[in-house]
Amino acid sequence: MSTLKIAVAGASGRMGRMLVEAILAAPDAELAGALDVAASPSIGMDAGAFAGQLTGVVIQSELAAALKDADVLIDFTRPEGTLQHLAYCAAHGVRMVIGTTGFDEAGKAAIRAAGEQVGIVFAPNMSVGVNVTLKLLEMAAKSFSEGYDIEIVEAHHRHKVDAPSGTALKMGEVVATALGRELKDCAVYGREGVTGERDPSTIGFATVRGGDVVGDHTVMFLGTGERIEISHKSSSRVTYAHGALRAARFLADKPNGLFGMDDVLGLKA
Ligand SMILES: NC(=O)C1=CN([C@@H]2O[C@H](COP(=O)(O)OP(=O)(O)OC[C@H]3O[C@@H](n4cnc5c(N)ncnc54)[C@H](OP(=O)(O)O)[C@@H]3O)[C@@H](O)[C@H]2O)C=CC1
Ligand SMILES: O=C(O)C1=N[C@H](C(=O)O)C[C@H](O)C1
Repeated sequence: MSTLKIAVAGASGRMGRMLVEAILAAPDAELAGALDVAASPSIGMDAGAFAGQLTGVVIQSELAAALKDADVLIDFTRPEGTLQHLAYCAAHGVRMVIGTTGFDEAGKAAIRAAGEQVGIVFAPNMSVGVNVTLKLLEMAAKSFSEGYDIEIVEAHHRHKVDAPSGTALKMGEVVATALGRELKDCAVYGREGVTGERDPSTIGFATVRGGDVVGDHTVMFLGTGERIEISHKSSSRVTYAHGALRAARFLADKPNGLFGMDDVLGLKA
């Protein structure tokens, strides 16, 4: 078994710290580099310090230096940061696991294009539970295609900067596709004032932000006389970190191509 050399972007962030800890605990992985923004107070620190371990890997802002020994970069940062890292990784053959959410269409197109040069796993949620939930939603949407209104409610911690969450949007896409619709044509992002009666062809989204909620998602199918709710609730970020590590292992024999967690977890129909 060869050791997978993994660098982490946003190494001092909520997910970055969790990822460093997961890599240090994995017998088949080695922490090969740690990146953060130049202004971060973490620059110059040992990447394992947050986990109470000294690794000899210092958090730095210089991409080339941080990635010189890495096979793969795991990136949970912000779209603008991920896109900078992507350009470097595609040019230098460093595979990427991208967990960042909040990309616009141009950002997503850049990731698709980079997948022609280097192996990439890109998914808004890397937990096994959420990815199995997506399959349940596909089945449910087909069964509730007539007579049920569909609403998606998500809740996250007060620090989250994008809304709706990437996971909620993915859930909406899965449901819309199963119903033969395009999410962009049927999504309603919040309601206010005299909105009129509900259009049955729409998929509604509601966002809650507060406290330390790790990540809750519920899709409701609201019929006459009954309501079906499919929920996933995260109680720890460790599931995302373990999913990202699985994705990094999956990329070991993928020199190029763009993949999702359904590929990594073998959930494709
Ligand atoms: N796919 C999945 O399973 C999951 C995805 N996420 C997503 O991951 C992302 C990060 O979440 P989280 O860890 O909670 O966020 P944090 O804000 O805790 O961490 C983000 C890290 O990225 C750094 N950063 C900020 N801007 C840039 C930039 N322009 N370039 C490079 N690095 C930057 C931050 O540095 P500084 O603090 O100095 O600004 C910080 O270290 C979000 O998009 C979130 O939605 C989160 C959990 C699971
Ligand atoms: O920012 C977060 O915390 C999370 N972001 C992801 C998203 O936007 O879906 C995944 C998870 O819900 C946690």
